[in-house]
Amino acid sequence: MALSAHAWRQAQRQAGDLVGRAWPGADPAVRRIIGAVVAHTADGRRVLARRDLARRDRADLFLIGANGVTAVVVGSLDDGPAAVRHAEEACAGIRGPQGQVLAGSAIHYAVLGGHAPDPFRRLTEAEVPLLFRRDNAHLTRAQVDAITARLAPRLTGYAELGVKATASAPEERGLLDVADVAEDQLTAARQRPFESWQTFLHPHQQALVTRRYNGPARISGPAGTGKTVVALHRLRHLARRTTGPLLFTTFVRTLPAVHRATFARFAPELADRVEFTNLHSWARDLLDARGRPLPVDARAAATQFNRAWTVHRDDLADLEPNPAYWHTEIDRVIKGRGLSALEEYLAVVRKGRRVRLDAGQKAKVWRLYETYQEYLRQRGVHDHNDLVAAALDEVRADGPRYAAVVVDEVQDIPLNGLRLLRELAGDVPDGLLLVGDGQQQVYTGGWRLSDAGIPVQGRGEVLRVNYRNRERVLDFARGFDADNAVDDLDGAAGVTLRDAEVAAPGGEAKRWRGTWAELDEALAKAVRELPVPLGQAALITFSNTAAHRCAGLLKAAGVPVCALEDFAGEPDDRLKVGTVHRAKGLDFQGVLVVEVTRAGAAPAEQAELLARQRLVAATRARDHLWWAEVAE
Ligand SMILES: Nc1ncnc2c1ncn2[C@@H]1O[C@H](COP(=O)(O)OP(=O)(O)OP(=O)(O)O)[C@@H](O)[C@H]1O
Repeated sequence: MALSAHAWRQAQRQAGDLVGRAWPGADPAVRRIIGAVVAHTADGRRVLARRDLARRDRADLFLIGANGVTAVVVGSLDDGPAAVRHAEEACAGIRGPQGQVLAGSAIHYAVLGGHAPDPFRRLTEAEVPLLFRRDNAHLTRAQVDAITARLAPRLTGYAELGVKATASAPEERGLLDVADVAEDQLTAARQRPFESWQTFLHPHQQALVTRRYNGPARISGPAGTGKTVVALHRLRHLARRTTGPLLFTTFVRTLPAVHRATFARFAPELADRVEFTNLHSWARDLLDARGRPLPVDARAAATQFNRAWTVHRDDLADLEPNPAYWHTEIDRVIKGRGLSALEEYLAVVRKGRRVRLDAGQKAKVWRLYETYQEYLRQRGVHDHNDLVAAALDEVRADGPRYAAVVVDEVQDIPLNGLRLLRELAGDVPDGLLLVGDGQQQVYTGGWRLSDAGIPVQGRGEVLRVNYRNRERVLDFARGFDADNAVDDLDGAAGVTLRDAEVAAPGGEAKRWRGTWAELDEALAKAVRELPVPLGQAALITFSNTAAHRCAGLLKAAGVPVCALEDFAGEPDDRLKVGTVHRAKGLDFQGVLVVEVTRAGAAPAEQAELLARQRLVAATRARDHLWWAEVAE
């Protein structure tokens, strides 16, 4: 309900009177702050307030609104952990939609106009409106009421304080921003029910958030099962119980910025405790900070590889004529695994690599690698693996430590990168969490966690309920679920998308086939007919060339686009465009996929990789998927 300026002033007056009557002897500043919070009950929020404000060991107010549940202390707090325990116990077991539960890690904590230890977010009186920001609205009015109904009887010594909005004077309707803000919050919550993960988790997800692990742990499971959601909740949970920085990292360059933005909305009080960065940026920053910068020039490195290939082509072209295959062999198998001698290479099981190599052939590949290294050295050029290796040396000698490290999309991290991240976490309980899905690997050259010396036996968890993709989208994506067995990143059988349970019915998946010449019109039509806002949609391709070409078509048709490369999670109204490599880990209400098909069958390894990339692309769509196959 939108409040008029008049109704809003009345709500503030009523709240002031109510608070004055409830705590006649209280400090006027305290009463003013509580009054400011209580006034917001006029537009649907609920407030449960403590009768005895003297005790300094628990929240004075529980605020329940579209942003979730906030335990609020007014003035100062002596015993933070006791207040957190009290709030978590009060909320434990509160039921949400579809068998979900209110997660303890979802509760916000704030101190208004006073001091408090972490995890309380300190806000001045003037900053009270930050509690009511609209960009995080994710609960409906009915959900707010249901939570309040269950929480109230559990909070002994608290009573509900609320004011009613009076009818607006007609001439004042819509005058004040606050009215629109309130309305926007509700609209946002209705439009973004999928954001309810911020407050409600499946009991299995919730268990993984709080479970104690006395060593590295792993969460796997098919696309859309909430692995990242659990990781973010767990970071929040761990941050509240530790001191020192925490790290969330992944291989994809653009993903950490998106998760940073999500986390800042979800857990603003901890935003500066958790670092969000990709593996290579982290390594580069460390070396820069230590005065040993190692600039990477991937293009110059590729040139050196090509030179080396011309020297060794005759040795290897019979086995596989495409130099890209051997480049990947060096990138992912030899350097990615940090191999430093031929003997080590001879011993390696090259998981997922199509061309089988005997010892003599491996020796030839090794010579190609050595020539490549020599050329890099001569030119002073470094590739990404060199950066990781240098950072690993640095960290082994004397590295920073994190209270906890979470690695998302772990299936694509090179093995040496994993070793680096393991060093950062150390061997402390709850130190390292690896989150991923072997079925979504979009780069070749697999490993097992045990190859990195990371033992997760007994600490491997699997999520199975897909919350992201509506049924028809999921059915479509399952078409790419190859028969190949998927591994759980540690050698055992993993759960595939086919085994995932569907949480949301409905949805829509359409297929289109044609030529580039026909795509122009078909794409414009598909965009026009998108049943979701443009800003909530993405166009995904499988190569940069196709992405550029599609972006060109869209621009010519007057569609505002934003490269996925530049997307940092801030909402806007442009269609996101990019390759599947940039889209992984993200989701959108609507997704358009443009796949360029060529006549003839791809080699098995490539076909398998492509099937996984298709599966990743299709599972980015929540509600609506349009899949174009363009014959080249
Ligand atoms: N408990 C939940 N309640 C409501 N929605 C949820 C819940 N958990 C996850 N979701 C929804 O599912 C989507 C996918 O979650 P998330 O990105 O964590 O999955 P994932 O397993 O990491 O996926 P992927 O491996 O495909 O990247 C989220 O954006 C969210 O909308």
